[in-house]
Amino acid sequence: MKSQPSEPGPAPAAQDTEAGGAGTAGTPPPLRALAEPVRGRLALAVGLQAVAALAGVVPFIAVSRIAGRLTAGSPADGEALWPLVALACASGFVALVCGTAAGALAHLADNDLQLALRRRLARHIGRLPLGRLTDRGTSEVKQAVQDDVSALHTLFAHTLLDVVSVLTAPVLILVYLFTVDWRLALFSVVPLLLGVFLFSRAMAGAAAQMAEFGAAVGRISAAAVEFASGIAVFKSFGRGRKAHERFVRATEGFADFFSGWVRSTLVTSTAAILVVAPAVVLLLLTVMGAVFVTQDWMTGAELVPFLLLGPAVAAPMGVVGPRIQQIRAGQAAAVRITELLDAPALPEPATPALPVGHHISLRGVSFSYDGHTDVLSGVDLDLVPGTVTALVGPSGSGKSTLASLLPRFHDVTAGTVTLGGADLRDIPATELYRRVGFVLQDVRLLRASVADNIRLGRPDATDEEGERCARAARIHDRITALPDGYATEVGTAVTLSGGEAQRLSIARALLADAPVLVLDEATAYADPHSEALIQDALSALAAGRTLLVIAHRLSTIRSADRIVVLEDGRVTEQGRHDDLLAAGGRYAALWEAQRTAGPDETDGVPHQRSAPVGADRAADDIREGSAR
Ligand SMILES: Nc1ncnc2c1ncn2[C@@H]1O[C@H](COP(=O)(O)OP(=O)(O)OP(=O)(O)O)[C@@H](O)[C@H]1O
Repeated sequence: MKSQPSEPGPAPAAQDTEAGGAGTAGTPPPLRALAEPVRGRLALAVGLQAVAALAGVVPFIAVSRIAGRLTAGSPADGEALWPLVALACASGFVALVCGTAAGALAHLADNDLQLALRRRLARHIGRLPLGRLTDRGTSEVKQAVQDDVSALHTLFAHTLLDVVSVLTAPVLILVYLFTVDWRLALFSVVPLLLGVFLFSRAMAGAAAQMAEFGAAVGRISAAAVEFASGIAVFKSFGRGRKAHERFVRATEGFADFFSGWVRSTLVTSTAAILVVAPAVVLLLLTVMGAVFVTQDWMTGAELVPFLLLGPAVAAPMGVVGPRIQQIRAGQAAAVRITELLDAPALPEPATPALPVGHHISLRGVSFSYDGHTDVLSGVDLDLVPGTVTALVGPSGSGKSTLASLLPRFHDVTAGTVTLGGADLRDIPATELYRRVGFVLQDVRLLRASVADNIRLGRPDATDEEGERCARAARIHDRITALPDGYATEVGTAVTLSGGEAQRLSIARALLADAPVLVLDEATAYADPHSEALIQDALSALAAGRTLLVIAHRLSTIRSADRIVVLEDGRVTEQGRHDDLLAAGGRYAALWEAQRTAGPDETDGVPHQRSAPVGADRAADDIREGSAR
């Protein structure tokens, strides 16, 4: 994650214990599997980068040989030096060309990979059950489509080539140094070996530390989200300081853990960084070289390549930590992307069936979120075309869950839901969504013009049709008051209130004209004027449709054709308002409780409009197209 602080020195270079490191037997690791389409080009880029890294060493070898000849005491011989100069220039040119080509190739391959991955993700997410997306929110999708694909970019377009350079160049340098003087070459290897030893000491236990690091960062993220989303509530109760307490605790916890980690690895990691530092290696080789030269074990000319090239043998160890961290981040990203791509899509029917009519029937329906506890049990219910059915019941009784089965946010665990005689699972998704619409409390508007937002359900609708629905949804006057009327961009040029957004979504549903509608009745908009407008709009929506309403205020569904009482996921009562009151059962108790809770719950004018039941003036508007 971009916002993560970086880890101390070499500690992240832990053994990879995540699933990204290795696939299960027979399946390639997620990273390799995702990169498969561009593997050829990446391999070519790696090859070119290796050539570039090797060719990049040659000018230094040539320069050291030139310097060697110049310091050997013999007069400069242009004839002997020019081939070395030419070799240095040519190999420098090859290094430049190959390095540039490798970078370009890796970026092009990565670009194609990003495009293909984002397309695959978008296609797959579009086929996921809506319930999965609403359960996990949008953060999972954003993380995969944006952050994780970007982490793969860093890995394939940058880290991969860096690692090739870091591993290749020192090998050629060492081979050359051994040909010059194997004894001093051995001293060049000492800092490298010492660095590897100290780095691995510093990394001991890093896997567990990394797990804690991830968990600590996760706690900060969760606390930050809670802080941002809950601050208004805390402030409104005069407890603004309380809002950030958990966030502060999480950051303090992270700081404690992080400083503890840094302290425990400080000595070893600092020693590791020191022994591979070019200045330290140069000092060592200068001292040892001086001994070798003064003892006549080698000439001064032979010392030159060691001073020029020796520090480059161990130096790459210093950048190993961040590179390993990038590889780990890429592996973790690949695991998350693969998990999302592997999430089961909404199964498309093998033998599609088309509904005949719009009668909805639930038979023996049970549903469980976790596979253990039934949230709905043995529900039998009929929604007769053209009628309004209201779901009521205590909080947590399963109303939203039951309603969510109709637009297939989830599939039933047992039993069947049929529309027009066809099992919902056999109806192709596009056909289902043409017939079943939903208006939820949590309205989502697109960052697009008001007109396009309304036209979402029927993009080919004319401006007049959109406007007629906006009038019926009691939002037309507000739209015309916007800076650009129907062309005003929602979310940038203007932000609509909750009630206005709800009416806009009702206009959208009116235009989409699905014969079956699931409606989560709004409770949030207490302003009587806005409430009255919403109820008018809902009445228009109810006219002539099969409606399933999740009712929060019983006063609004008194004239529903059928009221269904849910308790603990079971239907315990159903019937009309008067009959249920007369029966004196659970509904009567709920009614009494709401009636005594406050006059506005049952007696207030807005709530007495009996919306969304029946066709009223607003419904007439839409039917006749008589714009007011
Ligand atoms: N996505 C989910 N994952 C797991 N459990 C869930 C999920 N959504 C709801 N539940 C559980 O299912 C049960 C029924 O919840 P549901 O939201 O359907 O009730 P409800 O009657 O609509 O409640 P309310 O009136 O408060 O909205 C509750 O116990 C709830 O905790």
